[in-house]
Amino acid sequence: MTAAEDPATAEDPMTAVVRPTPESDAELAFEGALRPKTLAEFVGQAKVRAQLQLLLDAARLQNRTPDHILLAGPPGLGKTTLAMIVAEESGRPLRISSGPAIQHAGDLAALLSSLVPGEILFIDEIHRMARSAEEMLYLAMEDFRIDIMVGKGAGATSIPLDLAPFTLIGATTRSGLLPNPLRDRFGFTAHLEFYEAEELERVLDRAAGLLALEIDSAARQEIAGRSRGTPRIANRLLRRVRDYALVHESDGLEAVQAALALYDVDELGLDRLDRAVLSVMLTRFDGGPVGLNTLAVSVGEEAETIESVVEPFLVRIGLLTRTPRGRVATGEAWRHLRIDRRTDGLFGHDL
Ligand SMILES: Nc1ncnc2c1ncn2[C@@H]1O[C@H](COP(=O)(O)OP(=O)(O)OP(=O)(O)O)[C@@H](O)[C@H]1O
Repeated sequence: MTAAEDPATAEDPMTAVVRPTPESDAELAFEGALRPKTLAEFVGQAKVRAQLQLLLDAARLQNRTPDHILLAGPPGLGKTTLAMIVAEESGRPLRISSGPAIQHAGDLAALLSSLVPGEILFIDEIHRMARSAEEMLYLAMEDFRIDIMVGKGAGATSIPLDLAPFTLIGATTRSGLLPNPLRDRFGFTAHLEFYEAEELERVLDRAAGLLALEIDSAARQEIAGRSRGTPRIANRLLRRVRDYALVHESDGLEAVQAALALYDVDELGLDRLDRAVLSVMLTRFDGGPVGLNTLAVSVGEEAETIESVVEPFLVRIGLLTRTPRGRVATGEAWRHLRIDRRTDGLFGHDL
């Protein structure tokens, strides 16, 4: 692939590397090419794989549609990939939609009524669906039926409509935002965890093989250690390293370190947004507690991005804690950013 075909290389380094959401056709094509097609190929998440396997085997033995599945976890951990694998392994067609695309109950009614028997419906970001659609979904999930309202006011009537049996797979980065009645209607909730470095090395090994790239184990370890526990980020960093190696005719660990330094990915895998969040907490709020919205405004980012993308990783690596009064940076955060804590007692609380 040349740079001209690859818009991601021309983007701002921060958005190109940091953002977990694909921004371009090239990114989507790249992700698509690397997606595992079967549960056996899917690296890590052993518990979730075993749980899904059982669910699929039971449905197959009883010749019925698999139960509805909720996939919960931060972006880039493999929710869409798992939905595609479920469809593939159960030999069923897959329909893909997303919460933001379902802004009215009518949008959902149109989608549900056009499903063929046994189809799998994947709704990404299901927590962002309209409330009226959510309510329609309760009945659809439970009884494969919806009530369509016709007319308004006193003359309004509801017409019941039977649906073909289907399996709903919902994906969410914020399962806490789903109303209980919706959450309860999923037969199984899979909580995807951040990946261990060794698992990310396997993801990279597989990706390098598919892309016909040579990568030695030191380079693989270095990329894995800076990938925020996230396969999508590991694959993207691999691509940036490949670019660097190509242009500078260097390889191995040296190319990895130079490329990742260029794209502002530090040795813990923190990017500019992570560091901006921590830096604001330390320098303006003496480490916290700071409320989510204050933090979001201070770094010019949406609160949802801070909460679903930045925070889970910072909490996981012990740089941030959540308290009832707000977010608090840990002593490790001060050390990592090499910022000295002010001692004039102006803020005055210890971690
Ligand atoms: N377990 C895995 N093994 C190998 N590759 C993986 C794995 N999980 C994810 N990937 C790769 O990471 C990329 C992102 O995965 P995916 O799109 O499924 O994440 P997601 O959780 O759906 O993200 P989002 O919430 O942003 O939609 C894909 O290209 C896929 O190839």
